[in-house]
Amino acid sequence: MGSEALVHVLLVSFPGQGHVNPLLRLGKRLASKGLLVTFTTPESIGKAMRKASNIGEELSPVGDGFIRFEFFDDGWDEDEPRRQDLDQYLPQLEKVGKVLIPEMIRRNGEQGRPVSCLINNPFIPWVSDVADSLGLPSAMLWVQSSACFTAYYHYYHGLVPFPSETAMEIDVQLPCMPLLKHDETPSFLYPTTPYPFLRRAIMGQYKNLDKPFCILMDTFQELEHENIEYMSKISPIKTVGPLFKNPKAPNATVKGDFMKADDCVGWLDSKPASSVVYVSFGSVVYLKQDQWDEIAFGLLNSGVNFLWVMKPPHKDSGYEVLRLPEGFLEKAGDKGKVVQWSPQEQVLAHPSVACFVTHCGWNSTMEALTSGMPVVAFPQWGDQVTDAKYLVDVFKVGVRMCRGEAENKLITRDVVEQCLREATSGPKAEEMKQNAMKWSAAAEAAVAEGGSSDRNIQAFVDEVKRRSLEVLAASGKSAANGGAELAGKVASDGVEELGEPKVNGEFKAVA
Ligand SMILES: O=c1ccn([C@@H]2O[C@H](COP(=O)(O)OP(=O)(O)O)[C@@H](O)[C@H]2O)c(=O)[nH]1
Ligand SMILES: O=C(O[C@@H]1O[C@H](CO)[C@@H](O)[C@H](O)[C@H]1O)c1ccc(O)c(O)c1
Repeated sequence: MGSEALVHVLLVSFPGQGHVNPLLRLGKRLASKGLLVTFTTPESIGKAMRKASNIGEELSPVGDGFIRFEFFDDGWDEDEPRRQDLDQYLPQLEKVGKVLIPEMIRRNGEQGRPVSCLINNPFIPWVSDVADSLGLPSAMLWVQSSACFTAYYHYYHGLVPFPSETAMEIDVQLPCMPLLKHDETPSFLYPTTPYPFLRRAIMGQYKNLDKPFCILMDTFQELEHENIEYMSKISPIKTVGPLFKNPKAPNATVKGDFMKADDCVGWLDSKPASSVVYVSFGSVVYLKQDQWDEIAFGLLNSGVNFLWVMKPPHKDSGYEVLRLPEGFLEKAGDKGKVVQWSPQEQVLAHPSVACFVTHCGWNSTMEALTSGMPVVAFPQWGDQVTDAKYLVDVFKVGVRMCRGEAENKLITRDVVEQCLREATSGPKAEEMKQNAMKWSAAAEAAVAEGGSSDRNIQAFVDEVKRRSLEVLAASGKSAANGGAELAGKVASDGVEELGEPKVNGEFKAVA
């Protein structure tokens, strides 16, 4: 079947690696279930993605559907430094996006690909306004844990007290969550956060939360069971994770990396099973030079093999270029490999890797859990401090190396060494590995056909198809422009007659 007959969904992404990855993965999932998916983000990132990830103009088949890319111009010069300042960049994206996304939708309609639904990730909540103004349904992909969603929700609505200027060190009790110490709550909510613009960005999403008909989440029912059950009574959430697993299209090669991954799999192949520590702090976190030095010496002193990602900072980020201690690479010899960017999914799945020293971004957290990989938690800010709490105390797959940037504490080489030893050998390491393997099995089951996430994604696809008929009817499409063909396709797929979402996120059947 040609792509013209498929229901078409437009995915609009904030241009950050930790946002593009889960939204693109969702896109592949939706495509594998028979939708046509267009993925868009600003051209500044599109350029990097095309170069690093082999993205072209053509349509890529994924399972029963297709995915394609279109990028939009954010209206700034190629080397505009203000892109690094979200307080300036987010309003710019909103200003141009509100004009260019409707134009993109119109163009697609004219080319026989009418768009039936928009999906965004956080930081760009105006996408739902665009959808509303065009009479299109919209959904949002929440790219963090359900626990963090809950924390932000309760903060936004003032439902429980959070650390404040007058009571900075209070514990926070949120429904169906463990008691969080003040520094385990998402740190953008601290009154002292150096990133108030990220709090504003997230709160902007909550302000618009009544617009999307569904909030998809890259987590799974079995992982955050009680919390998800609680939140789905007050918000239309649907868990669809872990999105990086796509059993229907396991070989789909479409990727959204901004940097080409260095080759390190051959090096990993040469190492014994469970002998390598993988160290990566994601795409945004940069540590200070003195902390970097302590990690370097901790790695050397522990005697483990290690693969360490040392990404170069963006030229306008204001971060200093980190250096390795003198003679570090010589001393490490073949025991260590330092790369600028790694193929992380492959690394975490590699039998030579024993544990992952991570900043606990939610993507890294889900990838580690799903790969059965114990972690050493080195969170810095935002959701990372909450994810670290869960990895260590709830999921029980990690040892804690630090409590976050707000602690302002240098983690010494001795502590680094001790944590690495604890995570790689002895009874604690064994126990964490077993727990990680259990989460991995649960994650696989959630995305397998008929699993909790698979059912939710199927229900979402069915709902999008149902709504697409309403959209076509409202826009007066006829057989001549594809409407009947589309309607026929949906009917022949036996899509359930579904009504408005209930408050608990289930779709109730139309009588
Ligand atoms: O060397 C690296 C480092 C990170 N990643 C990917 O980049 C994403 C980082 O997202 P996360 O939420 O963990 O952290 P962020 O970069 O957003 O802080 C994850 O999907 C990782 O697999 C990667 O492919 N190679
Ligand atoms: O991508 C950015 O932040 C990361 O987002 C992940 C998903 O929400 C999260 O799990 C992780 O901890 C974050 O590091 C990001 C933040 C700030 C910024 O200026 C960006 O350009 C991207």
